[in-house]
Amino acid sequence: MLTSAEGMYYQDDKGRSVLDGCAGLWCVNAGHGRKEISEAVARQVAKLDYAPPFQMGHPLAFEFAERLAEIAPEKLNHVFFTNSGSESVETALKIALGYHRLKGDATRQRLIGRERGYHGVNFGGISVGGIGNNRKMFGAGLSGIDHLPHTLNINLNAFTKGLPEHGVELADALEQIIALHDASNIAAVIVEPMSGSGGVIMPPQGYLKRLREITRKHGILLIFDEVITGFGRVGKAFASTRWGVEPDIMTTAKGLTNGVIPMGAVFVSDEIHDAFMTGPESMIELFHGYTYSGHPVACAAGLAALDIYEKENLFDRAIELEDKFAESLLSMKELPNVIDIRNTGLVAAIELAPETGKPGERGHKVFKHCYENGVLVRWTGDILAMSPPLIIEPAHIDQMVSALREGILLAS
Ligand SMILES: Cc1ncc(COP(=O)(O)O)c(CNc2cccc(C(=O)O)c2)c1O
Repeated sequence: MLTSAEGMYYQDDKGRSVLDGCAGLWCVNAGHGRKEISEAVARQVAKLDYAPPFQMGHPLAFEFAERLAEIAPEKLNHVFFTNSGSESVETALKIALGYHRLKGDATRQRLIGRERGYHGVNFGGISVGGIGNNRKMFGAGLSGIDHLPHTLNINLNAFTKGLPEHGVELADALEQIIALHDASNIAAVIVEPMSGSGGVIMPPQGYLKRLREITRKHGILLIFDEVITGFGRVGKAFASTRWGVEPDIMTTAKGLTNGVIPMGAVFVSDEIHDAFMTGPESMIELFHGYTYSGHPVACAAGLAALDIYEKENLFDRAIELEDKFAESLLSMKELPNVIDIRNTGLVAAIELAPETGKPGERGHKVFKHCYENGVLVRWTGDILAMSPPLIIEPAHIDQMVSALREGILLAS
Protein backbone atom coordinates (compact mmCIF):
# COMPACT_ATOMS: atom_id res chain seq x y z
CA MET A 1 0.00 0.00 0.00
CA LEU A 2 1.35 3.42 -1.00
CA THR A 3 0.87 5.91 1.82
CA SER A 4 2.51 9.13 0.64
CA ALA A 5 4.52 10.56 -2.25
CA GLU A 6 6.97 13.37 -2.94
CA GLY A 7 8.87 14.13 -6.15
CA MET A 8 10.04 10.84 -7.72
CA TYR A 9 9.25 8.68 -4.67
CA TYR A 10 6.42 6.90 -2.94
CA GLN A 11 6.47 5.83 0.70
CA ASP A 12 4.68 2.57 1.37
CA ASP A 13 2.99 1.14 4.49
CA LYS A 14 6.17 -0.76 5.36
CA GLY A 15 8.20 2.44 5.46
CA ARG A 16 9.88 1.71 2.09
CA SER A 17 10.87 4.53 -0.21
CA VAL A 18 9.99 3.47 -3.77
CA LEU A 19 11.01 5.22 -6.97
CA ASP A 20 7.90 5.79 -9.10
CA GLY A 21 9.05 4.36 -12.44
CA CYS A 22 5.62 4.67 -14.02
CA ALA A 23 4.46 8.15 -12.91
CA GLY A 24 1.59 6.61 -10.97
CA LEU A 25 -0.33 5.14 -13.89
CA TRP A 26 1.36 7.10 -16.71
CA CYS A 27 -0.15 10.30 -15.28
CA VAL A 28 2.06 12.08 -12.68
CA ASN A 29 4.26 13.71 -15.31
CA ALA A 30 5.47 16.56 -13.07
CA GLY A 31 6.25 14.31 -10.11
CA HIS A 32 4.41 13.95 -6.80
CA GLY A 33 3.55 16.48 -4.11
CA ARG A 34 3.62 19.58 -6.27
CA LYS A 35 2.62 22.40 -3.89
CA GLU A 36 1.63 24.66 -6.78
CA ILE A 37 -1.14 22.21 -7.63
CA SER A 38 -2.33 21.35 -4.11
CA GLU A 39 -2.44 25.04 -3.15
CA ALA A 40 -4.37 25.93 -6.32
CA VAL A 41 -6.83 23.13 -5.54
CA ALA A 42 -7.25 24.31 -1.93
CA ARG A 43 -7.91 27.89 -3.02
CA GLN A 44 -10.36 26.88 -5.71
CA VAL A 45 -12.39 24.43 -3.65
CA ALA A 46 -12.86 27.18 -1.03
CA LYS A 47 -13.87 29.75 -3.63
CA LEU A 48 -16.10 27.91 -6.14
CA ASP A 49 -16.47 24.25 -5.25
CA TYR A 50 -18.91 23.41 -8.01
CA ALA A 51 -20.75 25.05 -10.91
CA PRO A 52 -23.07 23.28 -13.38
CA PRO A 53 -21.76 22.94 -16.94
CA PHE A 54 -25.31 22.56 -18.24
CA GLN A 55 -26.68 25.97 -19.28
CA MET A 56 -24.22 27.59 -16.88
CA GLY A 57 -20.42 27.90 -16.79
CA HIS A 58 -17.52 29.39 -14.83
CA PRO A 59 -14.51 31.37 -16.10
CA LEU A 60 -11.83 28.81 -15.18
CA ALA A 61 -13.16 26.22 -17.64
CA PHE A 62 -12.82 28.71 -20.48
CA GLU A 63 -9.42 29.93 -19.30
CA PHE A 64 -8.16 26.35 -19.13
CA ALA A 65 -9.63 25.47 -22.54
CA GLU A 66 -7.91 28.48 -24.10
CA ARG A 67 -4.57 27.59 -22.49
CA LEU A 68 -4.91 24.02 -23.76
CA ALA A 69 -5.79 25.20 -27.26
CA GLU A 70 -2.55 27.22 -27.28
CA ILE A 71 -0.39 24.10 -26.81
CA ALA A 72 -2.59 21.80 -28.91
CA PRO A 73 -1.87 20.84 -32.52
CA GLU A 74 -2.57 23.74 -34.87
CA LYS A 75 -6.13 22.93 -35.97
CA LEU A 76 -7.42 21.68 -32.60
CA ASN A 77 -8.83 24.85 -31.04
CA HIS A 78 -11.82 23.60 -29.02
CA VAL A 79 -11.97 21.48 -25.86
CA PHE A 80 -14.71 19.34 -24.35
CA PHE A 81 -13.98 18.41 -20.72
CA THR A 82 -14.65 14.97 -19.26
CA ASN A 83 -13.61 13.12 -16.10
CA SER A 84 -11.35 10.37 -17.43
CA GLY A 85 -9.71 8.92 -20.49
CA SER A 86 -12.56 6.46 -20.96
CA GLU A 87 -15.06 9.31 -21.01
CA SER A 88 -12.83 11.24 -23.42
CA VAL A 89 -12.89 8.28 -25.79
CA GLU A 90 -16.69 7.90 -25.62
CA THR A 91 -17.03 11.64 -26.18
CA ALA A 92 -14.69 11.56 -29.19
CA LEU A 93 -16.53 8.66 -30.82
CA LYS A 94 -19.93 10.34 -30.31
CA ILE A 95 -18.65 13.66 -31.66
CA ALA A 96 -17.31 11.86 -34.72
CA LEU A 97 -20.69 10.21 -35.39
CA GLY A 98 -22.57 13.46 -34.71
CA TYR A 99 -20.29 15.44 -37.00
CA HIS A 100 -20.95 13.20 -40.00
CA ARG A 101 -24.70 13.26 -39.36
CA LEU A 102 -24.66 17.07 -39.25
CA LYS A 103 -22.74 17.11 -42.53
CA GLY A 104 -25.43 14.94 -44.15
CA ASP A 105 -23.34 11.74 -44.03
CA ALA A 106 -25.40 9.81 -41.49
CA THR A 107 -24.39 6.55 -43.19
CA ARG A 108 -20.88 7.03 -41.81
CA GLN A 109 -21.37 4.96 -38.65
CA ARG A 110 -18.50 2.44 -38.62
CA LEU A 111 -15.58 2.96 -36.23
CA ILE A 112 -12.12 1.50 -36.72
CA GLY A 113 -9.72 0.71 -33.88
CA ARG A 114 -6.57 -1.37 -33.79
CA GLU A 115 -5.46 -4.70 -32.33
CA ARG A 116 -3.79 -4.30 -28.93
CA GLY A 117 -5.26 -0.80 -28.70
CA TYR A 118 -6.45 0.46 -25.33
CA HIS A 119 -9.18 3.11 -25.20
CA GLY A 120 -10.53 2.72 -21.69
CA VAL A 121 -13.25 0.52 -20.33
CA ASN A 122 -16.58 1.97 -21.39
CA PHE A 123 -18.53 0.23 -24.14
CA GLY A 124 -17.23 2.41 -26.97
CA GLY A 125 -13.66 2.11 -25.75
CA ILE A 126 -13.69 -1.68 -25.39
CA SER A 127 -15.39 -2.00 -28.78
CA VAL A 128 -12.67 -0.09 -30.67
CA GLY A 129 -10.04 -1.42 -28.26
CA GLY A 130 -8.07 -4.50 -29.17
CA ILE A 131 -7.09 -6.21 -25.92
CA GLY A 132 -9.01 -9.46 -25.57
CA ASN A 133 -9.16 -9.56 -21.78
CA ASN A 134 -10.89 -6.17 -21.70
CA ARG A 135 -13.59 -7.37 -24.08
CA LYS A 136 -14.30 -11.09 -23.75
CA MET A 137 -16.42 -10.91 -20.59
CA PHE A 138 -18.74 -8.18 -21.83
CA GLY A 139 -20.41 -9.46 -24.93
CA ALA A 140 -20.33 -8.06 -28.41
CA GLY A 141 -19.92 -4.35 -27.63
CA LEU A 142 -20.86 -1.85 -30.33
CA SER A 143 -21.62 -3.18 -33.82
CA GLY A 144 -19.97 -1.78 -36.93
CA ILE A 145 -16.42 -1.97 -35.65
CA ASP A 146 -13.23 -3.00 -37.48
CA HIS A 147 -9.63 -3.27 -36.31
CA LEU A 148 -6.34 -2.47 -38.00
CA PRO A 149 -3.44 -4.86 -37.36
CA HIS A 150 -1.14 -3.82 -34.52
CA THR A 151 2.39 -2.69 -35.39
CA LEU A 152 4.58 -4.80 -33.07
CA ASN A 153 7.15 -6.85 -34.99
CA ILE A 154 9.87 -8.19 -32.70
CA ASN A 155 11.46 -10.23 -35.48
CA LEU A 156 12.17 -7.18 -37.61
CA ASN A 157 12.36 -4.35 -35.09
CA ALA A 158 13.76 -5.83 -31.85
CA PHE A 159 15.88 -3.48 -29.70
CA THR A 160 15.18 -0.46 -31.90
CA LYS A 161 16.15 2.88 -30.38
CA GLY A 162 13.12 5.12 -31.02
CA LEU A 163 10.63 4.49 -33.84
CA PRO A 164 11.01 1.20 -35.73
CA GLU A 165 12.08 1.10 -39.36
CA HIS A 166 9.75 -1.68 -40.54
CA GLY A 167 5.96 -1.68 -40.73
CA VAL A 168 4.68 1.48 -42.45
CA GLU A 169 2.78 -0.77 -44.86
CA LEU A 170 0.59 -1.95 -41.98
CA ALA A 171 -1.31 1.33 -42.37
CA ASP A 172 -2.42 0.16 -45.83
CA ALA A 173 -4.70 -2.38 -44.13
CA LEU A 174 -7.02 0.61 -43.74
CA GLU A 175 -7.48 0.74 -47.51
CA GLN A 176 -8.69 -2.87 -47.41
CA ILE A 177 -11.22 -2.13 -44.68
CA ILE A 178 -12.44 0.85 -46.72
CA ALA A 179 -12.73 -1.32 -49.85
CA LEU A 180 -14.85 -3.76 -47.87
CA HIS A 181 -17.30 -1.24 -46.34
CA ASP A 182 -16.95 1.84 -48.56
CA ALA A 183 -15.85 5.13 -47.02
CA SER A 184 -19.47 6.35 -47.04
CA ASN A 185 -20.05 3.98 -44.14
CA ILE A 186 -16.98 4.83 -42.05
CA ALA A 187 -16.92 7.64 -39.48
CA ALA A 188 -13.52 7.48 -37.85
CA VAL A 189 -10.29 5.67 -37.09
CA ILE A 190 -9.03 5.82 -33.51
CA VAL A 191 -5.45 4.90 -32.59
CA GLU A 192 -2.98 5.64 -29.83
CA PRO A 193 0.01 7.24 -31.58
CA MET A 194 2.01 4.86 -29.38
CA SER A 195 0.10 1.91 -27.88
CA GLY A 196 0.67 2.10 -24.12
CA SER A 197 -1.26 -0.56 -22.24
CA GLY A 198 -1.04 -2.93 -25.19
CA GLY A 199 2.69 -3.24 -24.50
CA VAL A 200 4.38 0.08 -25.39
CA ILE A 201 4.21 -0.51 -29.13
CA MET A 202 5.80 2.21 -31.23
CA PRO A 203 4.42 3.51 -34.54
CA PRO A 204 6.76 2.47 -37.38
CA GLN A 205 8.43 5.42 -39.13
CA GLY A 206 5.90 6.95 -41.54
CA TYR A 207 2.96 4.90 -40.25
CA LEU A 208 0.97 7.72 -38.61
CA LYS A 209 1.53 9.92 -41.65
CA ARG A 210 0.19 7.16 -43.90
CA LEU A 211 -2.92 6.78 -41.69
CA ARG A 212 -3.45 10.53 -41.94
CA GLU A 213 -3.17 10.44 -45.76
CA ILE A 214 -5.62 7.55 -46.16
CA THR A 215 -8.20 8.96 -43.73
CA ARG A 216 -8.02 12.40 -45.32
CA LYS A 217 -8.42 10.90 -48.81
CA HIS A 218 -11.64 9.15 -47.77
CA GLY A 219 -13.17 11.84 -45.53
CA ILE A 220 -12.68 9.62 -42.46
CA LEU A 221 -11.94 11.40 -39.17
CA LEU A 222 -8.63 10.50 -37.49
CA ILE A 223 -8.77 10.37 -33.69
CA PHE A 224 -5.49 10.22 -31.74
CA ASP A 225 -5.94 8.82 -28.27
CA GLU A 226 -3.19 10.70 -26.40
CA VAL A 227 -4.27 9.81 -22.88
CA ILE A 228 -0.77 8.39 -22.29
CA THR A 229 1.33 10.20 -24.90
CA GLY A 230 -0.06 13.65 -24.08
CA PHE A 231 1.61 16.28 -21.89
CA GLY A 232 5.23 15.52 -22.63
CA ARG A 233 5.49 11.72 -22.44
CA VAL A 234 7.14 11.24 -25.84
CA GLY A 235 8.53 14.80 -25.94
CA LYS A 236 6.74 18.02 -27.02
CA ALA A 237 3.25 18.64 -25.70
CA PHE A 238 1.69 15.76 -27.67
CA ALA A 239 2.79 12.84 -29.86
CA SER A 240 0.97 14.64 -32.67
CA THR A 241 3.36 17.57 -32.23
CA ARG A 242 6.46 15.40 -31.80
CA TRP A 243 5.77 13.24 -34.83
CA GLY A 244 4.22 15.92 -37.02
CA VAL A 245 0.85 14.29 -37.77
CA GLU A 246 -2.32 16.18 -36.89
CA PRO A 247 -5.55 14.32 -36.08
CA ASP A 248 -9.07 15.74 -36.32
CA ILE A 249 -9.89 14.85 -32.73
CA MET A 250 -7.53 14.17 -29.79
CA THR A 251 -8.40 12.58 -26.47
CA THR A 252 -6.42 13.29 -23.30
CA ALA A 253 -6.58 12.74 -19.50
CA LYS A 254 -3.86 11.55 -17.02
CA GLY A 255 -1.12 14.22 -17.29
CA LEU A 256 -3.81 16.86 -17.94
CA THR A 257 -3.93 17.51 -14.16
CA ASN A 258 -0.70 15.65 -13.29
CA GLY A 259 -3.00 12.87 -12.05
CA VAL A 260 -4.06 14.96 -9.05
CA ILE A 261 -7.77 15.45 -9.90
CA PRO A 262 -9.62 13.15 -12.33
CA MET A 263 -10.16 14.99 -15.61
CA GLY A 264 -10.10 14.41 -19.35
CA ALA A 265 -10.21 16.73 -22.35
CA VAL A 266 -11.25 16.12 -25.95
CA PHE A 267 -9.75 18.50 -28.53
CA VAL A 268 -11.56 19.10 -31.81
CA SER A 269 -10.90 21.19 -34.92
CA ASP A 270 -12.76 24.37 -35.89
CA GLU A 271 -14.41 22.39 -38.71
CA ILE A 272 -15.87 19.84 -36.30
CA HIS A 273 -16.78 22.41 -33.63
CA ASP A 274 -18.48 24.75 -36.09
CA ALA A 275 -20.56 21.91 -37.58
CA PHE A 276 -22.35 21.65 -34.20
CA MET A 277 -22.57 25.32 -33.34
CA THR A 278 -25.23 26.30 -35.84
CA GLY A 279 -27.48 28.03 -33.27
CA PRO A 280 -29.93 29.40 -32.26
CA GLU A 281 -28.37 30.32 -28.96
CA SER A 282 -31.05 28.56 -26.91
CA MET A 283 -30.54 25.24 -28.72
CA ILE A 284 -28.49 22.44 -27.17
CA GLU A 285 -25.82 21.63 -29.75
CA LEU A 286 -24.55 18.28 -28.53
CA PHE A 287 -26.74 16.08 -26.33
CA HIS A 288 -23.80 14.77 -24.37
CA GLY A 289 -21.99 15.87 -21.20
CA TYR A 290 -21.20 15.02 -17.61
CA THR A 291 -22.14 16.55 -14.26
CA TYR A 292 -18.47 17.22 -13.56
CA SER A 293 -17.41 18.33 -17.07
CA GLY A 294 -14.98 21.23 -16.60
CA HIS A 295 -15.17 20.92 -12.80
CA PRO A 296 -13.74 24.11 -11.21
CA VAL A 297 -11.32 22.24 -8.91
CA ALA A 298 -10.09 20.01 -11.75
CA CYS A 299 -9.55 23.12 -13.91
CA ALA A 300 -7.51 24.70 -11.09
CA ALA A 301 -5.33 21.59 -10.88
CA GLY A 302 -4.95 21.49 -14.66
CA LEU A 303 -3.97 25.14 -14.93
CA ALA A 304 -1.40 24.72 -12.16
CA ALA A 305 -0.03 21.58 -13.85
CA LEU A 306 0.25 23.42 -17.17
CA ASP A 307 2.14 26.24 -15.44
CA ILE A 308 4.65 23.71 -14.09
CA TYR A 309 5.05 21.95 -17.45
CA GLU A 310 5.74 25.28 -19.12
CA LYS A 311 7.89 26.87 -16.40
CA GLU A 312 10.12 23.77 -16.08
CA ASN A 313 10.16 23.00 -19.84
CA LEU A 314 8.97 19.50 -19.06
CA PHE A 315 7.61 18.96 -22.59
CA ASP A 316 11.19 19.06 -23.90
CA ARG A 317 12.67 16.96 -21.13
CA ALA A 318 11.64 13.62 -22.66
CA ILE A 319 13.63 14.61 -25.76
CA GLU A 320 16.62 15.79 -23.71
CA LEU A 321 16.72 12.52 -21.75
CA GLU A 322 15.58 10.02 -24.41
CA ASP A 323 19.11 9.03 -25.48
CA LYS A 324 20.24 8.44 -21.89
CA PHE A 325 16.97 6.59 -21.14
CA ALA A 326 17.19 4.43 -24.28
CA GLU A 327 20.90 3.63 -23.95
CA SER A 328 20.55 2.77 -20.26
CA LEU A 329 17.69 0.39 -21.02
CA LEU A 330 19.28 -1.07 -24.16
CA SER A 331 22.34 -1.93 -22.04
CA MET A 332 20.18 -4.85 -20.81
CA LYS A 333 19.62 -6.36 -24.25
CA GLU A 334 22.09 -9.21 -23.65
CA LEU A 335 20.49 -10.31 -20.38
CA PRO A 336 18.84 -13.76 -20.39
CA ASN A 337 15.22 -13.92 -21.68
CA VAL A 338 15.16 -10.30 -22.85
CA ILE A 339 13.54 -10.49 -26.30
CA ASP A 340 12.85 -6.81 -26.97
CA ILE A 341 13.39 -3.34 -25.54
CA ARG A 342 11.15 -0.58 -26.93
CA ASN A 343 11.56 3.09 -26.20
CA THR A 344 10.91 6.66 -27.18
CA GLY A 345 10.94 9.84 -25.13
CA LEU A 346 10.48 8.84 -21.48
CA VAL A 347 8.44 5.70 -22.09
CA ALA A 348 9.84 2.20 -22.60
CA ALA A 349 9.17 -1.51 -22.24
CA ILE A 350 11.30 -4.60 -21.75
CA GLU A 351 9.71 -7.75 -23.14
CA LEU A 352 10.78 -11.06 -21.61
CA ALA A 353 10.45 -14.57 -22.99
CA PRO A 354 7.70 -16.28 -20.96
CA GLU A 355 8.52 -19.16 -18.64
CA THR A 356 7.39 -22.37 -20.35
CA GLY A 357 3.70 -22.81 -19.68
CA LYS A 358 3.56 -19.89 -17.24
CA PRO A 359 2.91 -16.68 -19.18
CA GLY A 360 3.42 -13.61 -17.02
CA GLU A 361 5.31 -15.44 -14.28
CA ARG A 362 8.75 -14.16 -15.24
CA GLY A 363 7.46 -10.62 -15.61
CA HIS A 364 5.86 -10.81 -12.18
CA LYS A 365 9.08 -12.00 -10.58
CA VAL A 366 10.98 -9.04 -12.03
CA PHE A 367 8.21 -6.63 -10.99
CA LYS A 368 8.30 -7.96 -7.40
CA HIS A 369 12.09 -7.84 -7.20
CA CYS A 370 12.10 -4.26 -8.41
CA TYR A 371 9.42 -3.18 -5.95
CA GLU A 372 11.14 -4.87 -3.00
CA ASN A 373 14.33 -3.08 -4.06
CA GLY A 374 12.70 0.32 -4.21
CA VAL A 375 11.62 0.70 -7.84
CA LEU A 376 8.01 0.54 -9.10
CA VAL A 377 7.54 -0.40 -12.74
CA ARG A 378 4.38 -1.34 -14.68
CA TRP A 379 3.98 -5.09 -15.08
CA THR A 380 1.71 -6.45 -17.79
CA GLY A 381 2.31 -10.13 -18.56
CA ASP A 382 5.95 -10.61 -19.50
CA ILE A 383 6.32 -6.94 -20.39
CA LEU A 384 7.73 -4.41 -17.91
CA ALA A 385 6.75 -0.87 -18.83
CA MET A 386 8.38 2.31 -17.59
CA SER A 387 7.00 5.84 -17.88
CA PRO A 388 8.68 7.84 -15.10
CA PRO A 389 7.76 11.41 -14.15
CA LEU A 390 9.39 13.85 -16.58
CA ILE A 391 11.34 15.40 -13.69
CA ILE A 392 13.49 12.24 -13.55
CA GLU A 393 17.25 12.73 -13.25
CA PRO A 394 19.94 10.45 -14.79
CA ALA A 395 20.69 8.99 -11.32
CA HIS A 396 17.07 7.82 -11.08
CA ILE A 397 17.37 6.13 -14.50
CA ASP A 398 20.48 4.32 -13.22
CA GLN A 399 18.57 3.24 -10.09
CA MET A 400 15.75 1.82 -12.26
CA VAL A 401 18.16 -0.03 -14.54
CA SER A 402 20.13 -1.59 -11.71
CA ALA A 403 16.94 -2.94 -10.05
CA LEU A 404 15.67 -4.24 -13.41
CA ARG A 405 19.02 -5.82 -14.25
CA GLU A 406 19.14 -7.69 -10.90
CA GLY A 407 15.50 -8.74 -11.23
CA ILE A 408 15.95 -10.07 -14.77
CA LEU A 409 19.06 -12.05 -13.78
CA LEU A 410 17.29 -13.51 -10.73
CA ALA A 411 14.27 -14.44 -12.85
CA SER A 412 16.38 -16.28 -15.42
C1 LIG B 1 -4.77 5.43 -24.47
C2 LIG B 1 -5.76 5.38 -23.34
N1 LIG B 1 -7.05 5.74 -23.57
C3 LIG B 1 -7.97 5.70 -22.56
C4 LIG B 1 -7.61 5.31 -21.29
C5 LIG B 1 -8.67 5.27 -20.20
O1 LIG B 1 -8.42 6.25 -19.25
P1 LIG B 1 -9.10 6.15 -17.80
O2 LIG B 1 -8.45 4.98 -17.08
O3 LIG B 1 -8.79 7.47 -17.15
O4 LIG B 1 -10.58 5.94 -18.01
C6 LIG B 1 -6.28 4.96 -21.00
C7 LIG B 1 -5.92 4.58 -19.60
N2 LIG B 1 -4.72 3.84 -19.46
C8 LIG B 1 -4.57 2.92 -18.46
C9 LIG B 1 -5.48 2.82 -17.41
C10 LIG B 1 -5.28 1.81 -16.46
C11 LIG B 1 -4.20 0.92 -16.56
C12 LIG B 1 -3.30 1.06 -17.61
C13 LIG B 1 -2.15 0.10 -17.74
O5 LIG B 1 -1.23 0.37 -18.49
O6 LIG B 1 -2.21 -0.94 -17.10
C14 LIG B 1 -3.47 2.06 -18.55
C15 LIG B 1 -5.34 4.98 -22.05
O7 LIG B 1 -4.05 4.59 -21.85
